[in-house]
Amino acid sequence: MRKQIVAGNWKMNNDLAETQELLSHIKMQLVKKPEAEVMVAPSFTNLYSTFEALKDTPIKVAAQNMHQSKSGAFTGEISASMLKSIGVTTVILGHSERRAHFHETNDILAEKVNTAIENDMEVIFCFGEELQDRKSDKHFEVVEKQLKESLYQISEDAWSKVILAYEPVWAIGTGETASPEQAQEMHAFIRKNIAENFNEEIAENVSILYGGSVKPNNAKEIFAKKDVDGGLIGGASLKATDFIALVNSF
Ligand SMILES: O=C(CO)COP(=O)(O)O
Repeated sequence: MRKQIVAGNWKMNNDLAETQELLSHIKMQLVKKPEAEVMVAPSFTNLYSTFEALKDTPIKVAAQNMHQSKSGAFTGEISASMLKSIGVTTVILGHSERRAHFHETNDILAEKVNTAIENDMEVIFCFGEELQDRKSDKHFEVVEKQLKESLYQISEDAWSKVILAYEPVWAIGTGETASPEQAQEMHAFIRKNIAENFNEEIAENVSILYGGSVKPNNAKEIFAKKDVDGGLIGGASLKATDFIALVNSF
């Protein structure tokens, strides 16, 4: 059985004090053991304190990015071993904001994925089409290319370390969500594509999250779809009550 997951991507929000406050509210409100796996991804400066604060909870901590090289002259970058040294073993890769603002190509992302897998890290791999792709009916093609060029080089064994996050760019931070049917249609396409390129078992076991304007008022309907295994949440993960409502949306 594949896992259901709710992950909060906090992006470049919250300083140390704000992070501590959000964490204490989340911990206070998480009164029952969640059915889904819960994760939060704070900024690099707040990773260690978040990891420490959540040690006695079921909530996992993920990084929002990582460099593909082992170490060296890459000013401003963070390596896999640095993350692991503070206990963080999950990393988000390929977010559309990294692709758009920091020029992360499918090739660079393939390297990042490989580095994460070599380091035995779990990867939340993000991908999704832009508005013009959907308008010109190219969304399946674009998504398939993103998966093929950055992810399908991994071994069958490595899939146990992969979580997928389908995030249509036109739905991120815009208030416009993919309809539950649009999400289901794409998730089913992805699962079929994985079955064709790998095998049925891998396709069935990989969790595919939806991301893009998921809120407490639309989550239940989206998460109820057969091939949607939870969400990668931006805006709504910054408010403890909303985030906990999402965690309890299954
Ligand atoms: O980018 C996202 C999560 O990674 C989604 O962001 P929003 O939930 O703010 O649309």
